[in-house]
Formats: sequence, structure tokens, C-alpha cells
Amino acid sequence: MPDHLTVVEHPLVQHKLTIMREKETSTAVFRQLLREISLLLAYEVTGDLAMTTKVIDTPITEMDAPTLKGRKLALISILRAGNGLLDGMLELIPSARVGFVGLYRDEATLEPVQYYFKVPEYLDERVVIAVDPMLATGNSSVAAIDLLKKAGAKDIRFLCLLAAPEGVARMKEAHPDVPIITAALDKKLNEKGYIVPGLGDAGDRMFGTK
Ligand SMILES: O=P(O)(O)OC[C@H]1O[C@H](OP(=O)(O)OP(=O)(O)O)[C@H](O)[C@@H]1O
Ligand SMILES: O=c1cc[nH]c(=O)[nH]1
Ligand SMILES: [Mg+2]
Repeated sequence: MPDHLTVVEHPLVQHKLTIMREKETSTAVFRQLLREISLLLAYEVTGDLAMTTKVIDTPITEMDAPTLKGRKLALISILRAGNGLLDGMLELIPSARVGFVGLYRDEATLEPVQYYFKVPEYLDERVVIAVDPMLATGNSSVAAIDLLKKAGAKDIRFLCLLAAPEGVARMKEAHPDVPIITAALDKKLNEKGYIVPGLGDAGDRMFGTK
């Protein structure tokens, strides 16, 4: 993953994202679309995984066939909204190992508050994909990646749905080695730290809270 920021321009991703942004879209539709988009984003974020070959027997003959190299991927969901991306990704990569980083943003300070951390073993030997639909100030993702690096992760990617320029800059400064894959780079943050134009609060829209 050479570029620090990749925006996935695929027409299906963009079409589905537009429906998710609309304020009248229901919780059920929002959740379903996030699941569908996450399949397409999972395809993109895994496009450069290391490969090897193994000898297999087809019904016709023996062949040296391509297969993924190394340990199983680790998917890390940044709770709680990260679970919306995680579900779809697991459909495409069912053998992935899964970890959780529990963080919520303090609404007054916009600083992340940690409440949970559990990740797979041998993190240092895996490609680690951290998922969270929203990259706003970047405080949550920077904190989550700090924790993952402390736990040994070396090859980390960050997958989101919407990114703000402020969050991308913060991530680049704190974790220049972590590429960001997103469906859209929006304009800015508002005074409350929400992405503009954005889609509102991803966790609330996904789970029907608030
Ligand atoms: O880049 P930041 O400014 O840190 O904002 C982004 C974070 O905010 C949202 O989570 P939230 O705190 O609302 O928690 P939730 O997932 O439990 O809803 C979102 O899912 C990110 O984790
Ligand atoms: O716009 C935003 C910013 C942070 N978290 C969200 O869910 N939405
Ligand atoms: Mg969160």
C-alpha cells in the first residue's frame, strides 16, 4: 500500500454512500448498505496482500497454484461503529482473526476514552486492518493505532467510510506508515467535530441510538 490515502471511487461504493448520507435513510437500510460497502472496501484494502504458491491436484492435473502468504489477517474493529464494517469484511475474509478496541469520543473534549482492548496473538506477524467508519479529528484512530503498535502490530492499514482532511493530516503526522483507505474525503469538520457534509453519527445511525 504505497499511498497514504486511497479514495475508493468505485461507482457502487459512491452510489451506496450517497444513500447512507441521506438523513431520511432508515437504520435498517443504513446498516445493510454499510455491510455491502464493506465488501467492496475489503476487496480494495486486500489488493496487495503477499502471495505464495502451493502444489495442488486439480481433477485434471497437478499445478502450482497461488495462495495467500503468512498468518491469517487481523481485523480490528474500533467499537462501536467499527462493527458495521467488520461484519461485511468477515464475509469476504471469514478466516480472519478479530480484535476489538473500545473507544468513545468525549463530546466536550473530542478526546477518546478507552474502555476495552482485546486483540489476536502474533499481531507482529499479521497484516492488521483497523476499521472504523469515521475518521474525524483522528484522535480515536491515532489512539487505536498507538495501542495496536504497543501490542506488536507492524503492518497496519486503516479502513474507513468517511475521512475529514483534519483527521487524515493527524494520522499522517502520528502514523505515516499506516495507509488510509476511505470511500470519501469530505470537506471539513464543524465546530462540534462532525464531518461535513458527512452522514451524522455513524454509531447512532447504525444502531438506532440517540
Ligand atoms: O476522529 P475522531 O474525532 O476521534 O472521531 C471518530 C470517532 O467517533 C465515532 O465514534 P464514537 O466516539 O461516536 O463512538 P461509537 O462508535 O461508540 O458511536 C467514530 O466511530 C470514531 O470512532
Ligand atoms: O461526523 C462524525 C464524526 C465522528 N463520529 C461520527 O460518527 N460522525
Ligand atoms: Mg467509535
